Amino acid sequence: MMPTNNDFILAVEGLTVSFDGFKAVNDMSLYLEPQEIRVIIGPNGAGKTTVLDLICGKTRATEGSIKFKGKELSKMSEHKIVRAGVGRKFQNPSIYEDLSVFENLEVSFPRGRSVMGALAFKRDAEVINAVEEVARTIFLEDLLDQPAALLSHGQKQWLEIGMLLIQKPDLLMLDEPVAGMSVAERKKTAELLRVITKNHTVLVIEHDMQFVGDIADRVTVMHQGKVLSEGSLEKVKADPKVIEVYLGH
Ligand SMILES: Nc1ncnc2c1ncn2[C@@H]1O[C@H](COP(=O)(O)OP(=O)(O)OP(=O)(O)O)[C@@H](O)[C@H]1O
Repeated sequence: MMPTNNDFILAVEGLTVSFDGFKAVNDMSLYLEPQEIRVIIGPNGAGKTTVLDLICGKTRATEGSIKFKGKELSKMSEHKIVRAGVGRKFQNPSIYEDLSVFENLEVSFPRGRSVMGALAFKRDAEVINAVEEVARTIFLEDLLDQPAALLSHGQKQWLEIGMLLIQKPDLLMLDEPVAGMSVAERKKTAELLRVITKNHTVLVIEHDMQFVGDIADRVTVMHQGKVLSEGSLEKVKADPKVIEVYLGH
């Protein structure tokens, strides 16, 4: 049976954004299945970051649709998109340096709207459990009291992923998550993403092909705002169109 849009957690169709007539993203389509790790690759300026900006509502599409769990995101505000279950991590960590690892995770926990005082104790236990669970996932369970400023670059990146995870998004978008990381940290990040994907769909922009090979279920190659090729890393690497774009003439 042909898949319908309902089989996809995210269905992007005909997505276009024009900046003063320049189409940074041009009639792009992208379909993600629940629990897959998709990696977008492509040369500088291909439009990769702009696609993530469009999905999270930071940039408004000129044309096209972005359906997430059946809801149209392209007209929604950024905070509503977050509430709908889309988490986005930017390239530079935006953690609170002066707060501890625990506190950084705690402030990211989505608070209930109007919870009665009587429930406060229960909520605290819920927060503590959630913080500890996420801290284990991001390899920081022994550093909960450490100020974030003292973490390594890689640990800060993990903490920021944790700050997204504690909000339980269905879709997690990461822009070059291993940039500046050591080889050991890259390996652990690949491990982390494979654990995360048991409950989340993950969309990653990445240049490091070793890392792409470690994590990707499928790869989407972008060039000049469009999808140039799509499939397994082996398949797209062997695609003459991709070779041409990467190696020039
Ligand atoms: N707000 C904007 N106004 C005008 N042009 C923009 C804007 N945002 C992006 N662009 C242009 O759109 C093109 C695509 O940019 P984008 O950052 O999405 O590429 P990318 O594939 O993420 O590149 P890189 O790998 O270098 O991060 C670039 O030519 C960029 O200069």
